[in-house]
Amino acid sequence: MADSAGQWQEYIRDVPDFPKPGIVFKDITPLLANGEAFAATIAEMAALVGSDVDAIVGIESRGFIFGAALAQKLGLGLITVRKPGKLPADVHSIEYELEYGFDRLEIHRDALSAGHRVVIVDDLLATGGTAAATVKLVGQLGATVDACLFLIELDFLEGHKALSGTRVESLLHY
Ligand SMILES: O=P(O)(O)OC[C@H]1O[C@H](OP(=O)(O)OP(=O)(O)O)[C@H](O)[C@@H]1O
Ligand SMILES: Nc1ncnc2[nH]cnc12
Repeated sequence: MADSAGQWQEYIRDVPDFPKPGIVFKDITPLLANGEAFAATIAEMAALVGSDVDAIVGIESRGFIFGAALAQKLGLGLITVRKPGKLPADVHSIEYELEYGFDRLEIHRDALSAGHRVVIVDDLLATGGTAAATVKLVGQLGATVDACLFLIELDFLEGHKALSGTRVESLLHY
């Protein structure tokens, strides 16, 4: 979507060798800092969410930014999937592999239940480990994943393969 400040895609900046040599980091902070560009991304994401969706699931931490804005735009609630030790009540927990390491994610056991239909939101799909772990966590609660929605997908890492069987939508492919 165009806006007076330019295309929102222009506000994503490449930072080479962050956080490790060989990684080209897609920095979304210039986009977030531009109100029109940020709003344009949320409008595009909102158009991809069906009317039968009950909640947005946001993945810590950059997924919270897009997930929260999207949930507000759609009048839906936000369920948070967090790094370990952050959620205070009973959790389901799962380990997963990153493009550059390992990590663990958690969800409150009472956050969702059978019959709920959700869209999982994150800023970026790389290897797919984070999103696939989140799909599993949501499934452990009995809820259904309508789609995984990303601002950016790094096609060369083939993260969609980790999400086979789930609808994957990304606004921007590199
Ligand atoms: O597809 P994958 O290979 O799993 O990688 C994608 C994930 O990596 C980044 O998060 P990161 O773990 O760096 O956390 P942050 O959002 O807190 O910076 C990004 O925001 C995704 O969540
Ligand atoms: N290349 C990358 N840029 C930004 N966030 C990431 N998360 C995983 N890989 C990433």
